[in-house]
Amino acid sequence: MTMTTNLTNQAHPALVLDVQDVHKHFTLHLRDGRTLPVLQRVSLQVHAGECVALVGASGQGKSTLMKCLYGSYGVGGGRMLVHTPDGTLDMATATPHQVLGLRRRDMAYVSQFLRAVPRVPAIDVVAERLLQADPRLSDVGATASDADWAEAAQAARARAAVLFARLNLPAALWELPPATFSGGEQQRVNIARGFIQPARLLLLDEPTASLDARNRRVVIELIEEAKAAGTAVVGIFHDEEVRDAVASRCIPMPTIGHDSQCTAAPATLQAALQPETLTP
Ligand SMILES: Nc1ncnc2c1ncn2[C@@H]1O[C@H](COP(=O)(O)OP(=O)(O)OP(=O)(O)O)[C@@H](O)[C@H]1O
Repeated sequence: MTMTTNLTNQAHPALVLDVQDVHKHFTLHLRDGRTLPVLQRVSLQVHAGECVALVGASGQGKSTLMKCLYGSYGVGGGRMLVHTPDGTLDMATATPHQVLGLRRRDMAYVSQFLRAVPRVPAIDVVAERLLQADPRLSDVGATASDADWAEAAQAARARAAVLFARLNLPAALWELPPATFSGGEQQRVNIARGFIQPARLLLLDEPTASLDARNRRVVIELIEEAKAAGTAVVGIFHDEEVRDAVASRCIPMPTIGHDSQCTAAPATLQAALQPETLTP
């Protein structure tokens, strides 16, 4: 299917993510195969330009849902449709090849922890994301020359440097591998990698957990810029100040085993809650 909806149409923003009745349980193989239900009847929609915050108590499956949306975890049932100009992909049934293709250009994920390849400088960890997304370099049949690669790499490193400067990452660290960086420094590398390539769908799992107030404000700005550019954002923000600043809507995670109950959201969020978007 080909999408014809204009992302920049503010009156009718395009549907980007359509999660329908997703279920998931973990099988605990070291515990006699016991099953642990984690997600039950999760449904939500996210449109271009909005940020939907997942809320719920610790252990309710928010991070698990993020990993399912990103294609790292499989699901037991339901659909997770991601609409792009090239068509629609159901992450519940997508092949690894399709998942990698979507991640390359249309979907970004900022996880709580940086998993960088050892010995790669921080600036290249971030710049690489742009190179992967460049069709001249990465598409099947691409015929980029060494000079094209060098030019693209230089431009990507320059863009990474701009983001690092915005995120107040000391320049002395840019050429060092991030394995020994502090938690907050690693998180800023992760954020720069997540934001450097404009994405249609951006998944943020606690992006400000290790940051000071100044850098939290930068992340709020980056999220607002992404929304303005038409990115659909799904986020987990335990920091209520950040959540209140960026969330267009909050969606409570369904409570396992309670068919029609939603977990109560913090008082500051009650007004923003729209339970009708959830199928408990
Ligand atoms: N790989 C796994 N194998 C088995 N159980 C898991 C796995 N990952 C998560 N769980 C369990 O699934 C449940 C949901 O975990 P998850 O991390 O998604 O919760 P959360 O809502 O994001 O919590 P928090 O707000 O504390 O980060 C927890 O009970 C957790 O122990």
